[in-house]
Amino acid sequence: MAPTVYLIYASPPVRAVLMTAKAIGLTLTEKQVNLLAGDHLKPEYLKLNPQHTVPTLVDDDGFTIWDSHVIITYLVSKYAINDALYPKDLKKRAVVDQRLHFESGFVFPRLAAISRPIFFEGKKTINQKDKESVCEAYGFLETFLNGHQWVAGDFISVADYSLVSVISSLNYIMVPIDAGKYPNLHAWLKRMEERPEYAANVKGLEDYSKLLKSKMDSA
Ligand SMILES: N[C@@H](CCC(=O)N[C@@H](CS)C(=O)NCC(=O)O)C(=O)O
Repeated sequence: MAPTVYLIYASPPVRAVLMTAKAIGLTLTEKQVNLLAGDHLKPEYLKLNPQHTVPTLVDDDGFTIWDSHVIITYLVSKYAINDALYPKDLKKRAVVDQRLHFESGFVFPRLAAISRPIFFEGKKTINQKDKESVCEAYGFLETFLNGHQWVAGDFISVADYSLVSVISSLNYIMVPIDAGKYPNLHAWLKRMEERPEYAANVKGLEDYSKLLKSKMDSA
């Protein structure tokens, strides 16, 4: 039996899970959760995940876990044929973990600070301060990628899937990456877009952008 993921394609963390699953050749059973209709606040979903976020994973033995970063490292550790995407080597793993925490604690909150007021509070524009906070994240990534193809070094890892889900969303509709200022980041995004597993990001990125655009002043 395949593990089940509760999702909405538009969610960047969901897309990180879908790219990881595609990269390791794992088929997931998908269950849609309509956040705009409040499905995630219904008692049956709260029983699975009291924090009411997507993605949530229910493995084939009933084990239930949420937070995309935990889900992608769990899936690779359990289902991948090797540890390439999440190395067992302690130092390599520490760098991957640092990048995952960077996504979770630094980049994603910047996206949420822009998108939540637009989705839920009637805000219609992105202010300069928010744009600058995104550029700060771009700047750090530019440095991480200096001399490296991938965000955690010379091997692609789950951290690339985590970060590309959020960076592609920021770039697409909120703060386009300036290739002159952030050449490493720009080239990395292009490299990611060329990978077969990136296909799992595409529909959700479109959905996310359409949704956000529909709530903003014509941009
Ligand atoms: N750190 C979490 C973030 C998950 C998250 O905030 N997901 C959003 C959708 S992008 C959500 O479920 N929001 C609904 C809510 O928080 O009630 C992860 O990586 O899974």
